[in-house]
Amino acid sequence: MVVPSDTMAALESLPLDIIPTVDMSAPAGRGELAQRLVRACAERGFFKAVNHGVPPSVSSRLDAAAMAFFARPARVKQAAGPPDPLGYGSRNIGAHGDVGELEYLLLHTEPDAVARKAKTIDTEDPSRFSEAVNEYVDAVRRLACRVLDLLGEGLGLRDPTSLSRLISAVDSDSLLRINHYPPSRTVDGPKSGNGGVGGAKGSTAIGFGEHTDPQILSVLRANDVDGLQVLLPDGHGGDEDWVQVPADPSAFFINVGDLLQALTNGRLVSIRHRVMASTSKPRLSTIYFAAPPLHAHISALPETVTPASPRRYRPFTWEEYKKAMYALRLSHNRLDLFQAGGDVTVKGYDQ
Ligand SMILES: C=C1C[C@]23C[C@@]1(O)CC[C@H]2[C@@]12CC[C@H](O)[C@@](C)(C(=O)O1)[C@H]2[C@@H]3C(=O)O
Ligand SMILES: O=C(O)CCC(=O)C(=O)O
Ligand SMILES: [Fe+2]
Repeated sequence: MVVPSDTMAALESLPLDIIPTVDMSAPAGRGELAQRLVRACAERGFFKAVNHGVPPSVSSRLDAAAMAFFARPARVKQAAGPPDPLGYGSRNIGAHGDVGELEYLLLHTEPDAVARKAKTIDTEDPSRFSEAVNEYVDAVRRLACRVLDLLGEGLGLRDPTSLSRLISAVDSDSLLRINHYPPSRTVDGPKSGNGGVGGAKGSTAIGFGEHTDPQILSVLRANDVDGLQVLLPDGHGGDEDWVQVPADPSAFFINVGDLLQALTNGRLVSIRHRVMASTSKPRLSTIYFAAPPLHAHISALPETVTPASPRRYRPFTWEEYKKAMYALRLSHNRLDLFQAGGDVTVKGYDQ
């Protein structure tokens, strides 16, 4: 779909909201929607999707199943762990000492893998849990594919479906993560060791430390508890600031992952984000990490490489990228290791 150049210019001259909100029902037409998505993903790396078409009943069914699990005694939950990296985890994120004020379930989205894990998550009725997950994954995958097709169109790709085909392949390596942040303890002194800031009553601690998501696209939904923050340029040409993303349980927050930054040669940006633990109410968030198959080759799409914008990253497979990511801490800037012409070595990771 081609958008007239005067419409494009008018769109681009409008200031972009700090947190761009995109109406996925396309009230102004598909071409404009595609341009809005490209602009949000290029300038912010994320956006809030409203009128997204995912039925609220699908989300609330999964939330209920997840909350029933998190309400169970610790020893019961631990039977679904430890995270290897999939499964139930508490406080520890990854294998390199990152900790946060949360517990979580990390699942591969392939239905057989969900069914196997469900046996330890809902011992009474595993299919109750796996059906809720499968239904949710189908709905968010469709949303992610729509976003990627629109981005493909907005970027002017010769094959605009090439991005969505990466995540809809049967052997896609997509994950679903359900994070539960219990109400934080209010403390009189500084919190021990995990980034607690200040010591006054009502202080906040790191719920999930800063990072970028490694995959192609992340589709996040949370309950009505704030906590998600994104790192954005301060707008005065200087530093970057952490910006609070106000909670909206009816919306999805969609962010660009490292692979999409690499596929678009840096045109779309993988945004750093984190979660600060709330003081009073529990936060429940669910993130679908849309990934390609392990063997997928990731290299900049030809339309994004020009003399003015030469290739920024060397080609790699998702398997290779995953290996590097698991060898590193949460906050590491992994894409740096894959710069074209780069020669960086990481302890524990042989390229
Ligand atoms: C510390 C780590 C946890 C993580 C794997 C890693 O070694 C580095 C990337 C982390 C991250 C961040 C986004 C997602 O929550 C996640 C599932 C992912 O794909 O990459 C986690 C990994 C994890 O928790 O296993
Ligand atoms: O729990 C959240 O809201 C976000 C967590 C996150 O960024 C992640 O799991 O990758
Ligand atoms: Fe994340």
